Amino acid sequence: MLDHNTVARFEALDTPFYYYDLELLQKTLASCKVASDKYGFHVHYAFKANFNERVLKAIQQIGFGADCVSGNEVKKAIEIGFDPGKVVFAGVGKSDREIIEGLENDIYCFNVESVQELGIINDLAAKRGKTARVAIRINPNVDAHTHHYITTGLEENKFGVNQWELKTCVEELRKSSNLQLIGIHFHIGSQITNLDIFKSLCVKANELSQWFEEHGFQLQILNVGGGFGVDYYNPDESPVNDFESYFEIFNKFLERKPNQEVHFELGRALVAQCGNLISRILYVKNGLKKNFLILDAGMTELMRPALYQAYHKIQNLSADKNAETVKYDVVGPICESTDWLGKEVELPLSKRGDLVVLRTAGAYGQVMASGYNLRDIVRSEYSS
Ligand SMILES: Cc1ncc(COP(=O)(O)O)c(C=O)c1O
Ligand SMILES: N[C@@H](CCCC[NH3+])C(=O)O
Repeated sequence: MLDHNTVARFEALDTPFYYYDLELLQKTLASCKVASDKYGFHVHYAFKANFNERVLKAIQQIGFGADCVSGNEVKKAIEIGFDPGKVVFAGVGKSDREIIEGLENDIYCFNVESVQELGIINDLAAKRGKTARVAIRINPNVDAHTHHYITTGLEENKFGVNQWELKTCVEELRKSSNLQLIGIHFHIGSQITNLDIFKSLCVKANELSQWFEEHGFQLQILNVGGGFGVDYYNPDESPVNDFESYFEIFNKFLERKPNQEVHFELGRALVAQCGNLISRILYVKNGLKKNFLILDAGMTELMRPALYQAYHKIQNLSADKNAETVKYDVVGPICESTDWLGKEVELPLSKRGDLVVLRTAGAYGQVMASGYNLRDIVRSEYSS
């Protein structure tokens, strides 16, 4: 919570930094756990959203699995204490070294994204006398209606196996004695706020799971990925997602055979709201056309606005709330014109030294930070 005491604590700290509200994280995780348990659903946390160790530890302790997209994420999951039997590994470009990492750790499943990858995993498993469990990631050609940079389930996207290649996939699986097909996997995109889109995914998943049954494969799992979006505009009104409604959609529309498990890979919905980027105003520049607040944080700390024109709510934590308001372009110190964090943001009259917060920054924030311009990599602070 960004209450008076917390802000007073920030005053004494060097900026910028990410501030994690661990109580809110706990509340979010508990709410997701209760809602998923209600239907016997399994949640794997998408590591790519945030791999801060305290965040990961909380997620591991609640009992979720890990959805990884690199060998290092697999390694990290095991180090943090995630059960290898709950680790899945996706990604269009798994290197041999990364596949071996997964095999040696006996992870639960490789989410395979091409026919060629099936052959490579089979060979690497055979050399080690192992059988790899695999799920085929299928490109369902379902439009997620989100920003086109974070859409993944359309035919023009690089992700997954296209439906017209499934026959070849099945032939490859039949001749691969070191692979065991355990399921099918989908992920149509991120920041999806219209739940009807997940209904369309269910319809497609039902059709494709039926197709595999007809071709003689009994699927143990249906993995429907992640993508559940958060409210960037009203973080205080919606600090915790409505997980109940989300899971209910799948319970209602996804056809499950007896004993078939349903897996989810949530990232953003679990960690976005608990993270905030705290920064200070370095300079106030008043121009003829624009007023700029130049912060000590920029695209190197939070890349989402520069990369996807993403919105993050910006608040001045130091200014008098009743002061007259001014419209500012909030920018960073980096030598790039795309280095902005908010445009035409209405804020109370602001001055050098004021603390500023960028809300809903817990997902795809700190993990995408860089050292461009030889900047320090942004650090973390915690509520407790
Ligand atoms: C395969 C896969 N699973 C899960 C996720 C997590 O997505 P989100 O953070 O939107 O829940 C992603 C990221 O978009 C992904 O690519
Ligand atoms: N990084 C993106 C989400 C990509 C999800 C990974 N497929 C974002 O900030 O919204």
